[in-house]
Amino acid sequence: MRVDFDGVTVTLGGRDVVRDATLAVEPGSVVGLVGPNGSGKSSLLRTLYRVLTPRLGTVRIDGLDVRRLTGRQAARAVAVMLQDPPTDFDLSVQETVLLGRAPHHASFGRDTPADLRIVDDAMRRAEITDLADRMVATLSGGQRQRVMLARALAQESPVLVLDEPSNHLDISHQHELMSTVRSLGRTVIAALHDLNLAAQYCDRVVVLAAGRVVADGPPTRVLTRELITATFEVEVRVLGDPDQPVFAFRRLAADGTSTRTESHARS
Ligand SMILES: Nc1ncnc2c1ncn2[C@@H]1O[C@H](COP(=O)(O)OP(=O)(O)OP(=O)(O)O)[C@@H](O)[C@H]1O
Repeated sequence: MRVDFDGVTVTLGGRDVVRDATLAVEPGSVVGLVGPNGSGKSSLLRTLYRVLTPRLGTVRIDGLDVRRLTGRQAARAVAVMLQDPPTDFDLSVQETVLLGRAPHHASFGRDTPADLRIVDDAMRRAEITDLADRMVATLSGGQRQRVMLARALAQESPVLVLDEPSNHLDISHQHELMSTVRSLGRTVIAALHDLNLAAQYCDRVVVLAAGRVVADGPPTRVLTRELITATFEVEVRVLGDPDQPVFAFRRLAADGTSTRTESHARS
């Protein structure tokens, strides 16, 4: 499914936190949204899964305004994996992943053998099969995040929204997550802080700054040293092949010069 944000402005607390954002996401492509804290990534994504309504502009899925979809149509079309998975689930891992099947059921419909197969497969892909009977509330942050991935996979929606999906995951599971979502062939829009993950796994990277789209294109064209420095106020070294860049970052001092202490940012 294709997703279009067309001139989207979101106003919160009297301030435009997303400004006139236009973005077309082709079916089956993986698009990374990057930008500094508070640049509007989550707010833009929330208009797609209808937690926020734009003050101006339209969000469409396959040409249909998302505001015109029924709740069930929206849940079948879009699955969401959030950065801070809920901790108050009084459910087991398997029961939680089964919730992903709810949009496919008639009201009060029962889980079918096909649902259970899909849930098993989703848990296997998210590497949580051994946690199936654990209560979600007892899991670590990263394990919980993988449960939310499995639930989103079980939902089998053509569009997948990930909002900083990897913040609790160890490095191996970060790569596993991105490689899994890439392999699905679904339309994926992911807000990412890790520019190395964005460069490696996204077909396109969209940069937001102060609510505006300031760059949009293939990672190697968008994630230039100049853009990264201007947007994130860090000095960057680009390592590796030009086709598969790996970024290392160094903090800029207040006067714009580089500092001595280098921090790692490879993944
Ligand atoms: N309910 C709200 N009321 C007022 N302002 C809000 C509200 N929610 C978010 N904001 C503000 O909107 C701006 C954009 O926030 P948003 O969460 O979309 O940014 P983000 O790019 O996802 O940030 P981060 O990288 O920190 O997750 C921020 O300045 C934030 O403080």
